Amino acid sequence: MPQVAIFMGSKSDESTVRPCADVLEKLGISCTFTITSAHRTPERTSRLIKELEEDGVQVFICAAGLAAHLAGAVAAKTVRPVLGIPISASSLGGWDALLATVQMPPGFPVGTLALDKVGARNAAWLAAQILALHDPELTKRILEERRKMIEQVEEDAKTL
Ligand SMILES: Nc1c(C(=O)O)ncn1[C@@H]1O[C@H](COP(=O)(O)O)[C@@H](O)[C@H]1O
Repeated sequence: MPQVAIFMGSKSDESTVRPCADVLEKLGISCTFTITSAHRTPERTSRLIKELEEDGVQVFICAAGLAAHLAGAVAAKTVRPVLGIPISASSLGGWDALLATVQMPPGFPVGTLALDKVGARNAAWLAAQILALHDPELTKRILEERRKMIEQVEEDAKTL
């Protein structure tokens, strides 16, 4: 059963969002990764939220570019945490998606991460930290991955 759902607004977002699924996989967190759009497929989006909540999904991650309403539309339909990844898919360089994702009205928050692949990776880390609140084994895995990153910095520093 998936613990995390990753929604992206279009197939064209896939390569940017894929690192989110990769980080979740590395941490041993089951996820479902799919395409749905608040604009193009509003009924599918609503249905997926309902079905995935019933399946036990704890955190929703939504990635979209342009007028990125997907995360906000999901936040309107669930009280489980919603994390947003703005995608730079226009000549505005992602400012459109960033502002659309971050500027939610009070009471309906979207935890907004950085743009593009960095945000995709950090959405997974943050989802993991949320799940780890009630999962000591996952806490250990996160700390182990952090230890590897610390070691890598120290190794890299030696090569300079
Ligand atoms: N922002 C949204 C939503 C939504 O918010 O519901 N649905 C699709 N999109 C975005 O439109 C961009 C262009 O999509 P296409 O490449 O399919 O034309 C994508 O970055 C997608 O996330």
